[in-house]
Amino acid sequence: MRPGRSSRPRTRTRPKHDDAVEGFVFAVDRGRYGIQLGTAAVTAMRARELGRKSVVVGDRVSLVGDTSGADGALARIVRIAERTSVLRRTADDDDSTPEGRLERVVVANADQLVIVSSLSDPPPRTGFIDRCLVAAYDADIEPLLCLTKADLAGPAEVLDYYAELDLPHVLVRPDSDLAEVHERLAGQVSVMVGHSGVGKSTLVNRLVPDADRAVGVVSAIGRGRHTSTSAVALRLPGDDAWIIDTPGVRSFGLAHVSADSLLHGFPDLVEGTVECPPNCEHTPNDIDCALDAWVTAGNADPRRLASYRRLLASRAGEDTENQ
Ligand SMILES: Nc1nc2c(ncn2[C@@H]2O[C@H](COP(=O)(O)OP(=O)(O)OP(=O)(O)O)[C@@H](O)[C@H]2O)c(=O)[nH]1
Ligand SMILES: [Zn+2]
Repeated sequence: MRPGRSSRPRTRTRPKHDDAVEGFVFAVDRGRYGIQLGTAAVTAMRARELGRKSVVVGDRVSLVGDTSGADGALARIVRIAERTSVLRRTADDDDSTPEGRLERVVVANADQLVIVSSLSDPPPRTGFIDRCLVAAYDADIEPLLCLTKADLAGPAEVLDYYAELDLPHVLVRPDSDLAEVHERLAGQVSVMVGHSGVGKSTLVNRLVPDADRAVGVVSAIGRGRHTSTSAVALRLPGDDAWIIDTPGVRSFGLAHVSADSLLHGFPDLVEGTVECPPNCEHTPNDIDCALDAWVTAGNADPRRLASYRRLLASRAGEDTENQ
C-alpha cells in the first residue's frame, strides 16, 4: 500500500473549495475586504492562491474560512468571478506612489455610471461629463446624468449640448422627491462620480439615510486609524441596489482607449468620420480630417468636436485639467 499516492489524485480531481460561498465586495482597505454575504457583512483577506490579482469594490468573490461575520472573524477570498465591466481611475489621481501612477481598476461589475453635475455653484463642466461618458461607453456601462441644484438653474443649456445623444437624466433639488432616482438605481450597481461640491454627499445621505454609519463600518474593516479607500459601496434600503461613491477618484482613465473608441462618447460625430482618410487621428493636425466639414455643414455642434479633441489631447498627456 502506498497511502501517499492513493490520496493525492483524489485531492486533485475534487473541485477546489466546493464549500466556498459567494459575496459582494463593498469596501477595500489595506489588505482587508468588506464583503456582503446575504444580509451579513464579513471581513476577509486574500488567500495566497489569488496571486497578484487585485480585488476591488464591486467584485463578486468566493469565500472560505470563518464567514460568520463575528467580531474578529476573518474569511479568505479564494476566487474572483469574471468581471462584467471595469472602471479605471485616471493615472494622475495618485502620482505619489509608483502604483498610483499606473492606471488601476477602481470598480468592477458596475451596471451604471451616475455622472453628478450641479447646474450652478459650481457650474456644469461638459468637458468632465464628456470624459465620463467616454469611460462609461468604453466600459459598456450605462450612463445616467444626474443634474443637482436644479433649484438654482435650469437644465436647458446642458441638455441642449447633449441633444443628439440618447442620454438619460434626472434632476435633483433639495425639495424634490427622489422617486425617479430610486427608479433608475433599483436593481443596479451604480457608480457615482462628480466634482467636489456638486452635492454628491447630500444626495447619498438622502438615498442612504445611515450612509455615515455605513462608511464607519467600512473604516472599521481597515487595520489602521486612517482610511484611504477610493471607492465604497453603500446598499440602498429597499431597492436591491448598490451605490458606489468614489471620493478619491477625480475621473476615470482613458489612456487605454483608442482615438476611435473615444468616439463612443460622441455618437453625434461618428458618421462624420466616414470620409476621413485611413488611420486619421481626428486631431486639428490631421488636415484631411472630415470632422471639421461635418461640423461646418451643421451636422453636429462645434463645441462637441472641440470637446472630443480636448479629450484626444488629454490622452496624449497635454494639460486639460481645467476643461
Ligand atoms: N441649492 C442647492 N444646494 C445644494 C443641493 N445639493 C447640495 N447642495 C449644497 O451644496 C454644497 C455641497 O454639497 P455636498 O453634498 O457636500 O457636495 P459633494 O459633491 O459631496 O462635495 P465633496 O464632499 O466636496 O465631494 C452644500 O452646501 C450643500 O448643502 C441642491 O440640490 N440645491
Ligand atoms: Zn478624422
